[in-house]
Amino acid sequence: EESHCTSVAGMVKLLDLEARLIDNLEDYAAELEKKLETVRRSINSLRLENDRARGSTEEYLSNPLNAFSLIRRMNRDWIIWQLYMDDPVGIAQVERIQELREHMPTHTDVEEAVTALDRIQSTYGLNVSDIAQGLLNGKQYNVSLTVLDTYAMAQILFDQKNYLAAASWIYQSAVLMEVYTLAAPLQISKNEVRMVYTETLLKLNQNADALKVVNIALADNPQDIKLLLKKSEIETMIRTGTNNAAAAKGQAKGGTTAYQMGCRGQFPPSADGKLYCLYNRTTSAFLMLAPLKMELVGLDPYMVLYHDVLSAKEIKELQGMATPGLTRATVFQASSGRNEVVKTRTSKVAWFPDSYNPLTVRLNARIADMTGFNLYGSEMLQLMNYGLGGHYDQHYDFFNTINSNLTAMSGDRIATVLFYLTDVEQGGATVFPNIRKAVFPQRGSVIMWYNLQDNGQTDNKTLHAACPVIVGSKWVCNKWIREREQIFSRPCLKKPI
Ligand SMILES: O=C(O)CCC(=O)C(=O)O
Ligand SMILES: [Fe+2]
Repeated sequence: EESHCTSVAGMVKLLDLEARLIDNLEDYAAELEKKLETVRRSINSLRLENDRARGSTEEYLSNPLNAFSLIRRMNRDWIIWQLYMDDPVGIAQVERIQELREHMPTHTDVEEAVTALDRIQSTYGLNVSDIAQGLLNGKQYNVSLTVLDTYAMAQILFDQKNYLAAASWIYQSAVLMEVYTLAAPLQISKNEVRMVYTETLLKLNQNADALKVVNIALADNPQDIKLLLKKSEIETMIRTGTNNAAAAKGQAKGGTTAYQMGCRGQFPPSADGKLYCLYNRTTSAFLMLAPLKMELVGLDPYMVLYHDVLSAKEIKELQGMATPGLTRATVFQASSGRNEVVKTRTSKVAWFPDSYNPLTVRLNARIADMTGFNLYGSEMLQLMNYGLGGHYDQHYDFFNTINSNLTAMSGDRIATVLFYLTDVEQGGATVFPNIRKAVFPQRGSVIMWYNLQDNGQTDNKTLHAACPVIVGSKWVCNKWIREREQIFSRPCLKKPI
């Protein structure tokens, strides 16, 4: 499973593929033109001959050459024309599309893309008509959606039983229907859109509104049996006060969650009052020579941000290293004891051993310098690229499992080190809802926090999430540091008995 939309870097090849498909359609047009030209040229000469003959029929036919030729061509040539007309054009191009289909996004990809766009809409509380017009979280882009886009959103959200969101998208589709002219094969009918609109409103128990939409549709198609039946069905529902039983469960929109507030940058400025910036010269001997710009983000849990840790050259190298091997990110599932692809984490990752190349060696040394931790037994460097609406829902980085082989060797994840390789134009913050902190990606910065308390117990205040990216290609690199090897660097750590 390719899972196209889960990484921006991974989607680049779709544009190349689309270019090949357009070239192929152009070849198809050329084939059609070739045939068309042949036909048109023949019509001209045939017409010329026939007109000449019909100008003086007797005289024409009295010539044996004309008579012979007429008989012959009427018997033979027209059968050949029939075969020629029957011969399909552009078979090679049709087959070419079939070949390329295996690389093209599937219905599942579209479903994922719909879910992602809906996630952006709901997390940031955006207006569907704004989105359709390219206004994303207050910033206007020179892009808009077509009615085919908004209609696909509506249909799939409907199938996913997300009727409230579907209603906004189908309304938008009805609006856009009026202004779009679509290529003939792609056309959708107003009737079709209105039917989906009606069904969506019925699911939301807005029966009177549903009736209005049916009546509008009937004004254009007074004889449509389906519409007439629907009208009487809704009228009965209204008369008897029937509601759609299956509908509207879980539709009520709650208030804004702490997570959403964090993503939207609505947390109040830190209340700690003790936070400050400094040059870190002390965590390791090396830092005496090359101190790092450090910003204390929080004390409980301990959380610091380092600035300008990665150079542009290093970032480019990391992205180049990771891009070819990016695969869909997974999450450890306690239920199965395995790492699995989940809807709650949509990004692509590539892992690199500490000794992979001089850069990974250097990066690991820098992590050790920044954190004071011994990296022996820690996890590989994980490079990550988020895609369309890419996010990682609220989670803890620690495993907190007792009988798992995941923690048997090196212990749990004592700390997380997260490098931001890119700025993100909009969205994509790392938020900690329980302590109301949000960190927005800054190219070259690193955030580090402790997942475990000093006594080794897991710390629920570390709950965090990667907010959906609105616009941008968010790259991060993280290192999950394991606890076991820290016995000498942090000797006061001990498990409670
Ligand atoms: O990308 C982020 O902002 C957070 C990523 C994260 O929490 C993780 O990978 O565990
Ligand atoms: Fe995490």
